[in-house]
Amino acid sequence: MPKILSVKQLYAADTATVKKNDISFIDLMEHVGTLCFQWIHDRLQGDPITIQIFCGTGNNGGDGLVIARHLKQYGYNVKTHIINCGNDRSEVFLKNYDRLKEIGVWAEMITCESELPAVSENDMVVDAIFGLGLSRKPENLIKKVIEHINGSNAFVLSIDFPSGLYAEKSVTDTVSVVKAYHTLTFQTPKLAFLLPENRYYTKTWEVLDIGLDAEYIYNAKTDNYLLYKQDIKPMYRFREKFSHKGEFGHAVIIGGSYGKMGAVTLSTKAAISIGSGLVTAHIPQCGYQIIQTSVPEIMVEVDAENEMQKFDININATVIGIGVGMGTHIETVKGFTEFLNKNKVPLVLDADALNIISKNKELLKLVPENSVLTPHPKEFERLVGKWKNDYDKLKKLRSLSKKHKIIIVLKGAYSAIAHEGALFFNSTGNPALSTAGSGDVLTGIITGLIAQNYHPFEAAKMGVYLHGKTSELAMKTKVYETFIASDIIDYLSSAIMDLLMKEPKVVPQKEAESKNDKKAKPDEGTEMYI
Ligand SMILES: NC(=O)C1=CN([C@@H]2O[C@H](COP(=O)(O)OP(=O)(O)OC[C@H]3O[C@@H](n4cnc5c(N)ncnc54)[C@H](OP(=O)(O)O)[C@@H]3O)[C@@H](O)[C@H]2O)[C@@H](O)CC1
Ligand SMILES: [K+]
Repeated sequence: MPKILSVKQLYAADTATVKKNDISFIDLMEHVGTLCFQWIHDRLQGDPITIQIFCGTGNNGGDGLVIARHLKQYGYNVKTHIINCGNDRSEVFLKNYDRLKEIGVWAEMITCESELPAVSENDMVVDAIFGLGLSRKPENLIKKVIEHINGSNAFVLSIDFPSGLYAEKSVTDTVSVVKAYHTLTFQTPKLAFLLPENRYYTKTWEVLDIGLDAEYIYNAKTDNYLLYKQDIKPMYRFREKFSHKGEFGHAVIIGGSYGKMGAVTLSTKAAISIGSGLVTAHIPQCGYQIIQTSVPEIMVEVDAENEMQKFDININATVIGIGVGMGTHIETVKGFTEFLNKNKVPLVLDADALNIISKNKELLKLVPENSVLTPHPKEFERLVGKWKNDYDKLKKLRSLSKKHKIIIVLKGAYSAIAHEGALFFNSTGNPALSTAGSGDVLTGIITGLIAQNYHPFEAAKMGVYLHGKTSELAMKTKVYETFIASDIIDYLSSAIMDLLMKEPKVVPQKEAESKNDKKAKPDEGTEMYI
């Protein structure tokens, strides 16, 4: 599972690599810079645009100088600038400065504002000012350089980090951070990239495997992970030939109120669509016909006329998803409180169930261990109060989940799943999911997975992953705006198929060409799945 390592661990990985792998730091930097050069070269293919490389005087700047040298040697139109960041220059920065000189290139020093080079919007900027070593907010000349880059409208590629962005704490001066278009970050994902407060500093990013010591990374302890397909796929359980619906549990969804029956409809439909053996909706009477007609595959139990009051469930439920569209009517609050006092079944709590708990936090003590809470940020704020910044928010998330031994899915662009003090960030999804009912569907998916005996932690991770994946797969025929919550359910099959599909074999370009440009295809038939 991709670990998100701390700055300290990354420097230690660096040292371990040099120590154990018989490679000098200058060679490691050469390797890293070459990978970045290759990334650029693969995309530009010799394009004669101007590439302006801005270097600091630490090792991030050293990476920039390696990139500059390789680009120059491949005939690119490169302008290299060094920003005077003080008297310290790292040893490998200086070595690479000399290597650049050896091929006849003198990097321009920027020592004052009047020396800022003109940058056109047609240029490409490589930002190699600061990386892991940023120790304070950029000021004076460096801030001016960053503002100059940001004002240029050029395509900005940041090396390791957008300069000015801290790896593990909040930015204090939002204008002294490079606004990258893309960032090539080294070895592991960085926590900073997953936080909404840093949304403007890099539109996209990717991890370059720079070959840091695998043993160190394997043994490194962390509480932050980014979930990819390879982490979810092994959880999937194939159905046996003789299996029957009784083996796949009974999910109950409690919720709905007059005018909000759509939420339960979506939740129950998602629960049955993800494979729950049986699904029952426990709803107010006003929604009876609506839900029976909309989701004929499920059963229905009714409560009071227009909102939930009695919570009198007559089913042997495997799991109960509760709260969607439920409202916070005084009788609902009363009934819900009594329900929590009696209930022993694992829960998935969403929407109004969370809103009611927010007003009486003592209720959290009644939530069974390993239940799943699925708040969006506003609901989470109601539960834990305001946070100072996104790092503080994550701290609150870990601590609430740990304190009550529950799993919390904090929804967002990188939904964070908190379990036993650790955070697991989801990597799938896009803004199409910002649509009404999207959360109701997620509640149904997680509930339906728990019904099938997936551990609630597994169900949360797999549910969030698949939910996100549907939005990616749908973009072949839809756009963000036209994607609606029902589409998530419609695309669940595709998301599961995608999960099980073997990755196409990557054929090196030369080999592919020699085979008459045949593209690598996924294996066919039963071999398609593993
Ligand atoms: N990890 C790896 O495995 C590998 C890492 N590699 C690369 O190394 C990068 C890390 O390099 P790094 O440690 O030299 O730090 P870097 O970001 O260049 O800056 C440090 C310099 O900037 C200065 N400085 C800081 N803030 C400042 C400010 N606001 N205003 C002014 N000055 C400021 C700071 O000064 P000081 O704080 O000491 O006063 C120091 O002089 C990493 O991101 C990656 O690109 C790869 O090449 C190889 C594998
Ligand atoms: K940088």
